[in-house]
Amino acid sequence: MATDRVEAARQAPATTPPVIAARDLSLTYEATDGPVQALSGIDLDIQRGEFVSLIGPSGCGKTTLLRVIADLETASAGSITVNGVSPQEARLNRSYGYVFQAPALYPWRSIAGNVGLPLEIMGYPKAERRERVEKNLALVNLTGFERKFPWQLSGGMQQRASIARALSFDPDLLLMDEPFGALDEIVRDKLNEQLLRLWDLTRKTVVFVTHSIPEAVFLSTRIVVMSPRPGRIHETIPCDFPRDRTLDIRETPEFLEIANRVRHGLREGHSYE
Ligand SMILES: Nc1ncnc2c1ncn2[C@@H]1O[C@H](COP(=O)(O)OP(=O)(O)OP(=O)(O)O)[C@@H](O)[C@H]1O
Repeated sequence: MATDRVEAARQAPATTPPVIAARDLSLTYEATDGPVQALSGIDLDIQRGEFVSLIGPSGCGKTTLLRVIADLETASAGSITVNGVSPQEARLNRSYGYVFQAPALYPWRSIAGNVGLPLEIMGYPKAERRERVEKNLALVNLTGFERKFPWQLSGGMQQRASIARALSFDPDLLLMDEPFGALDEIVRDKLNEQLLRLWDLTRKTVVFVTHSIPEAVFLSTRIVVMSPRPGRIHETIPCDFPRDRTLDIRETPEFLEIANRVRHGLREGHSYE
């Protein structure tokens, strides 16, 4: 059943338009000491319901690509659509939620107050705000922590609250920039499992930046291996594990084989320098 769904997602290209479609996308930053070409010739389609990880060495443009999708940066050349429209329109349509490496919660607001903040800004009525906050806190297993303050929660719990905040207005797309990078391995494993459950339950499309090969292989339906100077896509590797995978798959030969392909891709990508 779960494998059928992965298969269906893979076949989706023929029937549904991609959530993200980038064509020959480039971005050059004008830095004080000269131009930095952060992205070059990026061609990427991401289908509805996929979990795509961007992996690559520091400076290969992972965050920049995520920020272009989110309309936080503008491409210098090429084209990109998000949900079939420009990133700017997609932002105005509230098509995505963004999760940063640091939870970035306001310390003077309760957890419920933080999760409900986007809804306040968007003018949702109070009753609906409360309902959505409850629902999303339940999704990240934080029911009962509504009245706590961020500093009363562990790092992992804070990051779960920031995921609930990103989901509060029910965007189609979740953009995550190394959300678990600062957490210890055990907490990270747990959050990886929870994120997969959440993805399976909500059917969101996820674009996830990571430096970790096991994390990318465990979470993704597809892994985009990037290489630096200029940032480009070196290789895209499919990951066909069932959606309801558990951490045990990390011991399987299939898992190790994909991890090796990613490692190899990263090594090859480095040889561009
Ligand atoms: N605002 C900026 N101005 C100038 N250069 C920038 C800016 N932001 C990023 N860069 C440069 O663009 C390139 C890509 O950076 P980016 O942060 O996207 O890479 P990354 O793969 O996400 O790196 P990391 O894994 O370290 O977060 C790097 O060379 C970086 O120094």
